[in-house]
Amino acid sequence: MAVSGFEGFEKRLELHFFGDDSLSNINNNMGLRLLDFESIEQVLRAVQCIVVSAVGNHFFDAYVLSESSMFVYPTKIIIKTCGTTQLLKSVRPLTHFANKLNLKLCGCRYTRGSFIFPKSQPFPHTNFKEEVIYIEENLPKNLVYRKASVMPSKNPCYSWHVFAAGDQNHRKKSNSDVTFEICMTELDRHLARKFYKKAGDCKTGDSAGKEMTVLTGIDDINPRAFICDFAFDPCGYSTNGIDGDRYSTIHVTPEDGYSYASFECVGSVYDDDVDIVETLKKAVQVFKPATVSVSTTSNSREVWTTVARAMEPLGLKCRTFAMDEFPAAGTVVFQTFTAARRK
Ligand SMILES: C[S@+](CC[C@H](N)C(=O)[O-])C[C@H]1O[C@@H](n2cnc3c(N)ncnc32)[C@H](O)[C@@H]1O
Repeated sequence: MAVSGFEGFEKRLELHFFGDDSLSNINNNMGLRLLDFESIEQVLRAVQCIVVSAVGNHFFDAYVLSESSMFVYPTKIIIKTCGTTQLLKSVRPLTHFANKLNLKLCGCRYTRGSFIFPKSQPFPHTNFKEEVIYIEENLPKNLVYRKASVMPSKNPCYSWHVFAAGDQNHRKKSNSDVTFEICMTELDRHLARKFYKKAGDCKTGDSAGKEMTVLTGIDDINPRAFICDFAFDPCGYSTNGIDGDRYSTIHVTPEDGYSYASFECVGSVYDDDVDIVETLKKAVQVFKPATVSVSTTSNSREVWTTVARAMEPLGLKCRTFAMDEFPAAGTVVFQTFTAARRK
């Protein structure tokens, strides 16, 4: 393992807002999507990253960032950043800009895995306790239902950190959404090489990204999705998929010694199980990692079986299973897997 390298493990923040319905109708149901680009840039400056590309459809806007991704829906924003970004510094400016649009924060969820290089993380990400103190200090008082938890794994390098907060109305997660967050390490070396630009390649980040999307089979994970991809120099890759009101996203740090890839997508507990099993399988097969962790957030306690059905045929053996309930987020299930050949 390298002494220090790029931190692939992302921090992920999801904020929910509510507004006066008559006002949001006046705003054509655009809500947070009306945030001007200058305000977005100001938020991202606090986090220490920038937008590298953006697309939108009828339902939401998807941004590829210099360090991962951001998705903006009318009343929900998801920001996922890696490296040494200071993601939690976005909470206060985002709440401020949303208030100007008459939107009030009503729910917050922060999740992350265990950093590969924890000592390189700046404040407030130096440790989970510090993160929780910081986020609590920056949340409005109406978010009274709060819970923080570290979900353990057999291997202490792979715990899952969760903080969720909600107000009285956001207390119980009553919708059918499922969020899958997959973190993969020790990628197959041959496959990881595909996320390096060719020597002397003068392609732009966009065109090199497109080439990688096809070469690696990422375009086949969800053939219905519109893809917005970007290749970094000399290596690294990020992509957002847009399929109706659903996003998916992939990020790759291919460097040997600390290789890492993540796949995240949303679904519904009413989706056909076969489809989601296929999607998860295809995403993991792009990288053939030695270790995989999967976290699902939903209102279902059964979704772990879907994950197991996807991982086990790939020769990945379940090593850890943890489940916890969060008043403002629902049920979080955390599973870790390792390639059966490695213990
Ligand atoms: C932003 S991407 C994907 C991040 C994602 N969280 C991950 O690790 O899977 C990170 C990869 O791009 C590379 N990279 C090259 N230039 C970069 C830049 N300007 N900013 C961030 N990453 C860059 C890093 O070395 C790393 O391999």
